[in-house]
Amino acid sequence: MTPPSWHQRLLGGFKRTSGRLGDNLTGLLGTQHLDDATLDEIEDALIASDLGPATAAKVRERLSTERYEKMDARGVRVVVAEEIAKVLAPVAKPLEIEAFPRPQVILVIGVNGSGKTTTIAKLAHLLTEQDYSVMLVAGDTFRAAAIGQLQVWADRVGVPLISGKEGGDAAGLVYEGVKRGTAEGIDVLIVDTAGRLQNKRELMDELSKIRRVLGRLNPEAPHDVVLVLDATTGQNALSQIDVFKESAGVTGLVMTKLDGTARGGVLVAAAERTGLPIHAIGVGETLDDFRPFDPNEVARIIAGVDEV
Ligand SMILES: Nc1nc2c(ncn2[C@@H]2O[C@H](COP(=O)(O)OP(=O)(O)OP(=O)(O)O)[C@@H](O)[C@H]2O)c(=O)[nH]1
Repeated sequence: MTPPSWHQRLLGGFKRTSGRLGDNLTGLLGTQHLDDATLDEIEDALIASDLGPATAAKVRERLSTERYEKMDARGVRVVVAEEIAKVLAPVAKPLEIEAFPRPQVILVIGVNGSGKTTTIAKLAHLLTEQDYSVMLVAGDTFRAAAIGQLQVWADRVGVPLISGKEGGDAAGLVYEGVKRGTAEGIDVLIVDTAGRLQNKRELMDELSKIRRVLGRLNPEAPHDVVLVLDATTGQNALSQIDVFKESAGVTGLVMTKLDGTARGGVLVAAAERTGLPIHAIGVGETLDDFRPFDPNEVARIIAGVDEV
């Protein structure tokens, strides 16, 4: 059996959002005039699908100002897709590897369970496929299992991992990683960080210690601070952005688990709310289930344009 294509994976990942949106819209459209009450309901349906209030309001405004007397389901979905694409297009930006001197240092942050470890492996795989040399640093030293898990992925991808003991000093490992990465001419150093710190203060202290150590070796580092978000957590993912943006200087996002039970609309809400680059999305547990995304393709899928 051939594995599902990227497009099919995306269709699955956004099913919950596009399905709910479809159900909500179907009852409203058809012969009905797009009067104010119907427009209100369409706006509510969009918000209920996690799309974010600003996008919902823009769709409403367009439907009303363009004075559609009556509109079929497809016409409304096309407008929804166009507005979603406008929000996604400016943030759909793959990570660029451009740092000189090498290595480019990418800190990966996020709460435990968000898919951080898997994302690091997927990113390493994507970059090695583009012929970059990659080294990983097991900076989440809080759990032995986390270190072991990253080792399994590093072996699978075929990249070296710098790791230490459980409870060890993450900043020290990062220092060792940059030293070794520089000596070995590595292009990209991807650093895992702890997600299970007690509070914001502790998180900030840990990350600023890593930053200080990095800064001593290369004032430009870290070049990227990538926050990993779990799409199944819906609005909770949005509040994590606020916390990490303030405490960790996030430069970009990756959204994982946009398959199965994902609330895919949250991708649009995250883009709308932060304007931060979204470097890639994850749609499954294997190395290939991870890529930058095409805003138009994702917008049409969410709006269900090709399904009616
Ligand atoms: N369906 C699906 N599952 C994913 C995806 N990314 C990660 N997972 C799964 O989510 C779970 C948590 O992923 P990890 O990568 O271990 O997450 P973590 O943030 O490193 O969490 P800890 O290991 O607890 O620190 C694992 O079972 C992964 O297989 C994805 O894109 N889709």
